[in-house]
Amino acid sequence: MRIAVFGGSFDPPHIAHEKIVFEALEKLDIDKLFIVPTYLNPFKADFHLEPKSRFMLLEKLFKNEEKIEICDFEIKQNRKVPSYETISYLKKYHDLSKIYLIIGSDNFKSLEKWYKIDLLKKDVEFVLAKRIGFLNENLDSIKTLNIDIDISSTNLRNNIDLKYIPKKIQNDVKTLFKTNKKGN
Ligand SMILES: Nc1ncnc2c1ncn2[C@@H]1O[C@H](COP(=O)(O)OP(=O)(O)OP(=O)(O)O)[C@@H](O)[C@H]1O
Ligand SMILES: O=C(O)c1ccc[n+]([C@@H]2O[C@H](COP(=O)([O-])O)[C@@H](O)[C@H]2O)c1
Repeated sequence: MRIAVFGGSFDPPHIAHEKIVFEALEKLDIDKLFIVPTYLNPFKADFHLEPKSRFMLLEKLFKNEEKIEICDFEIKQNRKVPSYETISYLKKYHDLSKIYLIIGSDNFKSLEKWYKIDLLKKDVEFVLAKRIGFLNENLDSIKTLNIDIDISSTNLRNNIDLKYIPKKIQNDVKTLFKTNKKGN
């Protein structure tokens, strides 16, 4: 099976995430796309929406997409999980002939600091989602997805603007932001 893996905090999911997913389905020759919400990114200190809420939002958003599976491996660990571990888990349970790992341009520059990056590079081919405001050099040999939507979850946590939230989950995000008690 040929797969792509798209990991992220999705705190909350927004329209650029949705575009990355549909571009990947269109451009990559894959049988399945695993979307993997983090419990907590290894380089981040905290989350805003609970992992279970972010998982539920992704399930709702991509419910009718046959090739998409929302993977709960990381959120079930209740700790920071490096991508190398997630890829090892997927390899253990599936017969995989190709693994693309999708990351945005902002993460690309910190890649050398990722856990067991040399081993991870042997397992996966990175696909870069080009992000406005982040320039990357020497991309000749790397597959890219053009996203061109200038939005981040940080912006939305600071100032929720529902036009950047996919329609299917707007009401849920609105409610979660109102009832979320952490307030960060
Ligand atoms: N607007 C965007 N264009 C291209 N890639 C993006 C965009 N937003 C997010 N990504 C990529 O999608 C993946 C998941 O993103 P993430 O959930 O961290 O969203 P974010 O908007 O970057 O959140 P935050 O502001 O909290 O860091 C990351 O690899 C990120 O680089
Ligand atoms: O493996 C690592 O060391 C590592 C370090 C930083 C980030 N990541 C992964 O990068 C993905 C994008 O994270 P984020 O928070 O920018 O959405 C997510 O799957 C993280 O687990 C992975």
